Amino acid sequence: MYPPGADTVLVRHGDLNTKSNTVKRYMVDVLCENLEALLEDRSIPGDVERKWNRPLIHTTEDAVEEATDAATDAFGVVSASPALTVSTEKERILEALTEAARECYDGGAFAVDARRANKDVPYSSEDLAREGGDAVWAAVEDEFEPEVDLDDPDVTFGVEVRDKCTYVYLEKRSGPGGLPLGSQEPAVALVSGGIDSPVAAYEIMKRGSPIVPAYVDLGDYGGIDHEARAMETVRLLSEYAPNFDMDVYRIPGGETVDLLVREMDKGRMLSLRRFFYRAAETLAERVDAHGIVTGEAVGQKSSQTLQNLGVTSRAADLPIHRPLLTRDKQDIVAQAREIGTFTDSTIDAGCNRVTPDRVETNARLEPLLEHEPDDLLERAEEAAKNADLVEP
Ligand SMILES: Nc1ncnc2c1ncn2[C@@H]1O[C@H](COP(=O)(O)OP(=O)(O)OP(=O)(O)O)[C@@H](O)[C@H]1O
Repeated sequence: MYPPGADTVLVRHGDLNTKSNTVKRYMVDVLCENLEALLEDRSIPGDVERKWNRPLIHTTEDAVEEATDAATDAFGVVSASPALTVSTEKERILEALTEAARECYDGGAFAVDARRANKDVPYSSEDLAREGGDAVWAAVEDEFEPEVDLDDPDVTFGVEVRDKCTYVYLEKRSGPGGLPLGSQEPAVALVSGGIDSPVAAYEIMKRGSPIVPAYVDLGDYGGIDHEARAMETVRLLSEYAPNFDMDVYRIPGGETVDLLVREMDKGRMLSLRRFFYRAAETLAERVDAHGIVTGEAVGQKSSQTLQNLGVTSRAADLPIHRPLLTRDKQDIVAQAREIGTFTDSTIDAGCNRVTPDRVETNARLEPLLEHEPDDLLERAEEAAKNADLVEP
């Protein structure tokens, strides 16, 4: 919902405000580059004005809806509002509120939220809120009985008076928050095409880290459908990051999985995890990434008991980040739906097929090392060196 004639998007960020001015300036620049890339990728007309405190997108009335959606897909954005731009003259602001009320307010309670960054104008925020409220009231009172509710309104008329102009808006659409993508160092994200790992990758991207996606080809235990699903989820994630390279490193793991299935029983899944982590670490060294990201959560699978995570994590020196560590499955599924990576296809492939009948939930390192192939970690390093790049 936006006032007639709205052709600007106000973009608000959050965590950037906790930074020093120098860091904040840098991060706002990164954010603006990402906004430009999102607009270009989606063929949305618009220019990003690099206001250092609050960026703006100047677009057209026809494209303001899409431009707002694009802004709320940018990491670092807390909210965005499609807005009408008018002068700082009070009469003009009241006219805009009148028009907006006639067009968009058709019942329920309303409030006017007026702010004034420009202290030179001859009215206060309180004046504006009061007179703006009167204007809204007068605009609709012939149609229905308006109601004011400053605490929990159905419609909020936002007014922001800046140095040279005023923005009038009706909606604050939520963005992901976090930090602009590219403002932190990259991490290798182990992506399997299941529900969890794409959400974990999204979460680390949300904190500003670009991902280097890695998929371990499980040979006969994976298959074309499994790989295709992993690639598709990375492609979906790349829509949030059109100016970042999201080609997937496909790490050959088929022979090692065959070997583990032949030679190991109980601890097989744990050694497979160790293979994943060491391969991801080797890849990280190759591409200058500084962490490994997985979709694991405490207790979600037998390989993910706290004890097992503790044992398997020792296959890598690099930190293994698990953004979903404490999250419930329902909550992860809801987020996957929201960000568009959810898939309800239930192909019987991937790690599930490698799982033995009897699983290990309380692993200890020494016995595991005794049972697993001596060259497991060398195999992982070799596999990472032989990984090929696939466009998702
Ligand atoms: N074939 C694979 N390639 C890359 N990473 C993988 C692969 N299989 C599993 N992983 C990583 O290990 C984590 C735990 O594996 P798990 O068996 O729970 O995966 P899944 O259930 O197939 O997929 P997801 O965790 O994405 O729902 C995944 O979240 C992912 O980070």
